[in-house]
Amino acid sequence: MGRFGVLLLNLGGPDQLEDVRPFLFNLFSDPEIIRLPFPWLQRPLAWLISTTRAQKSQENYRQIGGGSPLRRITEEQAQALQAQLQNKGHEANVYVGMRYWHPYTEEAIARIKRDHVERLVILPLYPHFSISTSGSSFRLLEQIWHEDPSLAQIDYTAIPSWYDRPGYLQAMADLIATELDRFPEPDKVHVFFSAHGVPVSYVEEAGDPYQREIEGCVALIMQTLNRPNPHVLAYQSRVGPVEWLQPYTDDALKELAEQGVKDLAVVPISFVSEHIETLQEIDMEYRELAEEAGIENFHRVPALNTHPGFIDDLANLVVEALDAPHLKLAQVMHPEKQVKMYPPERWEWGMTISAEVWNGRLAMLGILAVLLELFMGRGPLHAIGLL
Ligand SMILES: C=CC1=C(C)c2cc3[nH]c(cc4nc(cc5[nH]c(cc1n2)c(C)c5CCC(=O)O)C(CCC(=O)O)=C4C)c(C)c3C=C
Ligand SMILES: [Fe+2]
Ligand SMILES: [Fe+2]
Repeated sequence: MGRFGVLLLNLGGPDQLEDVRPFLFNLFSDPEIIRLPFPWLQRPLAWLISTTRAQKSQENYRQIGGGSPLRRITEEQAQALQAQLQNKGHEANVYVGMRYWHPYTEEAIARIKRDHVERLVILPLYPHFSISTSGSSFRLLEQIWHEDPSLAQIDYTAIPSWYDRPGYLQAMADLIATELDRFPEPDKVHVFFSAHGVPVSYVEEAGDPYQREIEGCVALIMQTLNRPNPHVLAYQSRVGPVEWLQPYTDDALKELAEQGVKDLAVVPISFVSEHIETLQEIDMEYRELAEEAGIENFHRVPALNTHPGFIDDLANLVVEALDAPHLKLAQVMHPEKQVKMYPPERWEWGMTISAEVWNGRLAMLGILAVLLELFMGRGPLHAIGLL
């Protein structure tokens, strides 16, 4: 059997404060993160947003120690997975490929080539598929494969999502149960699932299965937990002026407090590592907001990181994927027939729906430009020399 590798895909995060602006630039340069009508607008707008957002974002990273723990944790997960595969009799190299920061996906592919990997399992560390996360990484890989014909020799399979794995669900339920048992009356605690949001248009226009997978996942975790606790699901980390999936976490927290709820166990659901949105947004911002609104006991359930049951399940998933029919990148990017990735396949002229959509988006960009100028005294109109 040929050399065996596993490629873990993840988002990446700034290692230090100086990395924040270039990291944000990479993120906003991705058309799966901000969808723009014209490709030439992408980089100027990415420059603009990363520059205006850097200071606030840096302040958040400063509060969690001056950088993201994502690289360290993902590398620990990779090592643990490699060891667990070895326990099961599989000699594999596990590689980490980040989308927006080091070690970049391109660096991981260079290492995979150098090591002459012949069989590869591509495993996103996002349990649920979204166009903006796994979809974006798959699209990048497809481009890398397209540009390097030698990669065609690698016999690979890609895993689109895995939120319904029994070992993952059990590990999540165990972490929640442990946290519930720290309350004086465990059965009365509200289990509050907070998922990372995406814009509504991703789900409704582009057919992103993300919301459906998150809702399915929450139901499965509650079944596995098998306790009488009430639960809610809300969406956090909204960015920009468009509508995101609702209810928003901050509104849902206030509403529960108004209903007189005092005990809350908050479960970060879309991501398997601690990162800025657990350590800063939930642990600091939402905690303060909840306590001010009247929640007395705000506990946060830890992220899985290298939880042994979780890592064991990932190892099983990888081994099973080797024997299952292989999924190609083009297939996993379109897990549902209706999923449309950006850019649209074909432009139609005239008063078409696409024209209306793009006109609307251009108008929103214009409004955004003016708002930036009004609120910040600088912005795109300054940048292009109009002001
Ligand atoms: C499943 C998880 C995630 C989804 C879905 C997602 C969508 C999404 N994110 C942004 C904008 C930003 N994301 C940022 C950082 C970030 N996002 C995720 C996860 C998901 N994003 C992670 C794991 C991280 C890295 C965190 C770290 O520890 O460094 C950031 C930068 C941080 C900040 O300034 O707030 C932005 C911006 C959009 C627009 C989006 C969907 C379209
Ligand atoms: Fe994000
Ligand atoms: Fe985010």
